[in-house]
Amino acid sequence: MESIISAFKKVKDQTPLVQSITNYVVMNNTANALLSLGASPIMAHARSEMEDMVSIVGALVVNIGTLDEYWVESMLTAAKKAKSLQKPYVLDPVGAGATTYRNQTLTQLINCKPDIIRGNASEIMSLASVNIQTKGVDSTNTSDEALDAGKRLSNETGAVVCISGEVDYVILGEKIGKVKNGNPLMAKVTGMGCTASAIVGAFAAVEKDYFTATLAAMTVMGVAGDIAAEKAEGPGTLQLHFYDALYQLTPEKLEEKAITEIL
Ligand SMILES: Nc1ncnc2c1ncn2[C@@H]1O[C@H](COP(=O)(O)OP(=O)(O)OP(=O)(O)O)[C@@H](O)[C@H]1O
Ligand SMILES: Cc1ncsc1CCO
Ligand SMILES: [Mg+2]
Repeated sequence: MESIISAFKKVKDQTPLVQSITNYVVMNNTANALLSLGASPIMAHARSEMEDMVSIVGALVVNIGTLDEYWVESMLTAAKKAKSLQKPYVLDPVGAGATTYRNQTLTQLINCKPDIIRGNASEIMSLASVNIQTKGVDSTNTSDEALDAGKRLSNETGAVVCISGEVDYVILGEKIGKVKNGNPLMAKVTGMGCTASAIVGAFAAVEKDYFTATLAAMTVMGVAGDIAAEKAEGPGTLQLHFYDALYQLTPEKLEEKAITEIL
């Protein structure tokens, strides 16, 4: 818990700049969530500025939600640059398993060695070559069902793997963290997972232990989701209260509400 609180304070103190190459659906949600947390967002995908942009940011988050050929080139350029500068590269494999194009693109992006991969259970199972046809961007599996796949994916790639859902798992080799915070209403707001990945990017920008950074980010997500759900009447107000909860979150409140453990 101490290291989670310490990472949270570092985000607040350092206002890390997080670059997202993300989908059209969530650009606004994601940018607002980073601002509420105390980080600074920049959405950018033009090929001509990729190398310059990655040079000035604290972390790169690549999200394939609404990918196309032009964007994929930018994603690969940015990922390679981030690795060459030893900056954290976070991958959100939105819709993995839904189409051949997504799978082929993910193979290329994984070859660039992401430091952290955060997806829902179906996406992680698909990446670990469990033979499932995913339905789209929403999970049809539980994180418990994906745990073995997550371990395999982490071993194969060397990345920290985060499986989100009713419980979130954070895996690095033999190490497994579990976050029980969060509320089912979160899955009724589009892009909460994309937001989680962006927040993981903010933590990885300030905390070089990426396992701790990811566990801290998912704890913050879950706690903010819990606080928001206490006030929300449905998905619309959940989204708004979620920003406010992130904005008002203190180290004390985080410690009081976190249900995070190392297995
Ligand atoms: N049933 C649930 N109970 C508690 N928390 C949940 C539940 N479902 C999702 N969450 C939380 O919502 C956030 C998003 O996780 P989710 O698995 O829904 O991502 P996702 O499917 O990638 O979302 P999207 O693709 O819409 O961005 C995580 O912080 C997760 O802990
Ligand atoms: C709905 C949707 N479609 C592509 S990306 C996205 C946002 C949630 O992943
Ligand atoms: Mg997702």
